[in-house]
Amino acid sequence: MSATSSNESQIPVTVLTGYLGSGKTTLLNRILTGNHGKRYAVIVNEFGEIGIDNDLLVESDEEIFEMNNGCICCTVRGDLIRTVENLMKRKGSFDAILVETTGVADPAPVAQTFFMDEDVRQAAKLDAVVAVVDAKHLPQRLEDTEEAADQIAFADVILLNKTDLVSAEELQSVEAAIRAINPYAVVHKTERCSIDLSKVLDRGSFDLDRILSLDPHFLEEEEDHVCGPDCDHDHHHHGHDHHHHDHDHDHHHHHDEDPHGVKSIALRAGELDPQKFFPWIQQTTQLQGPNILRLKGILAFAGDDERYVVQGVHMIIEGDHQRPWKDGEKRESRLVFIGRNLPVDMLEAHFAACAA
Ligand SMILES: Nc1nc2c(ncn2[C@@H]2O[C@H](COP(=O)(O)OP(=O)(O)OP(=O)(O)O)[C@@H](O)[C@H]2O)c(=O)[nH]1
Repeated sequence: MSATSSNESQIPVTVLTGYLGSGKTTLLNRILTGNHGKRYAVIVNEFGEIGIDNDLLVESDEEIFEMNNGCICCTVRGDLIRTVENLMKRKGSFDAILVETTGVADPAPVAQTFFMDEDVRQAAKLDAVVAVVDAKHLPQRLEDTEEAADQIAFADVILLNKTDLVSAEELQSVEAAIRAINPYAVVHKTERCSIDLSKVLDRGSFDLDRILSLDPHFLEEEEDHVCGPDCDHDHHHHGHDHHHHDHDHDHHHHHDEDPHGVKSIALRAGELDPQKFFPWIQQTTQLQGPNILRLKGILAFAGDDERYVVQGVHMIIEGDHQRPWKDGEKRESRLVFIGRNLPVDMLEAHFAACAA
């Protein structure tokens, strides 16, 4: 991991994901016509041969760049990098970039591009992954695809959209399913993606930080989803309430794991020794990379005046000093993994062993 220094001139990038028909174009149109005083360059990836989405977008001053080479996963490393590089030649004509991924795309390669390519990293910074979810159809999508769960696992912000199409009970159940996959994302319920855009754009990249500052016990409560017999948690948060009417197989025996195999682990420690932490995290992401959908952390290194932030997607991880520790702020390290088949005990033990 190479530590890039934070750079004011890095353009924030919002990656928009969501399954086919969930409402991404609807959200994009709101962003393009919204009164937020920002100019967005939009990168739209088309699935198939003709650019239909582009025609559905309303006219706006913002510029739309289309990548027409089929699935974004396959071409992302070349095309997206080239598109962003071309955009950068016209730096100054826009304030932020939006990337809309195709409905079935795995969001990982898109997010990875903003960690991996050195030139892109210099110029642009992943601000947030925003997922639009169809409240009506999510339960089915979770049954028949892995991508639907992955998109949720990746997201920093989730719009639980099409609330008008479901009952209050169904909505609660869908929200619980989302929480079970990703307890850390901020979830907003919307109809036609109607939302205050400041909740979606320019998040300042790290919603984990925001969540922790709002509720310092958030991680403790959600830790590992294990509810013991004496559990008095608000199960509403956990996604373990048993409203899966649509599901014909039995999910609720697996309290330590979401039915789709996606699980989150929150680790906590005091000050860390960077000499121990960096080799370990490198090795872990190499070994567990395919299973790690998302990784985020705020770390306190012994003798370091600044908070260190890491985030990653599969094998690719990026770290950066964020800001000085404040007076009276507890110098604590927190690391969250969201992924499949993660070796919880090993990760816990090895993270603890990184203590200074
Ligand atoms: N009832 C209802 N319909 C919605 C809502 N949001 C979007 N739609 C409709 O759902 C359809 C799909 O919305 P889009 O915004 O095109 O979805 P998308 O995610 O861009 O779709 P793809 O480009 O196919 O991936 C459109 O007909 C929208 O008008 C909502 O909250 N409620």
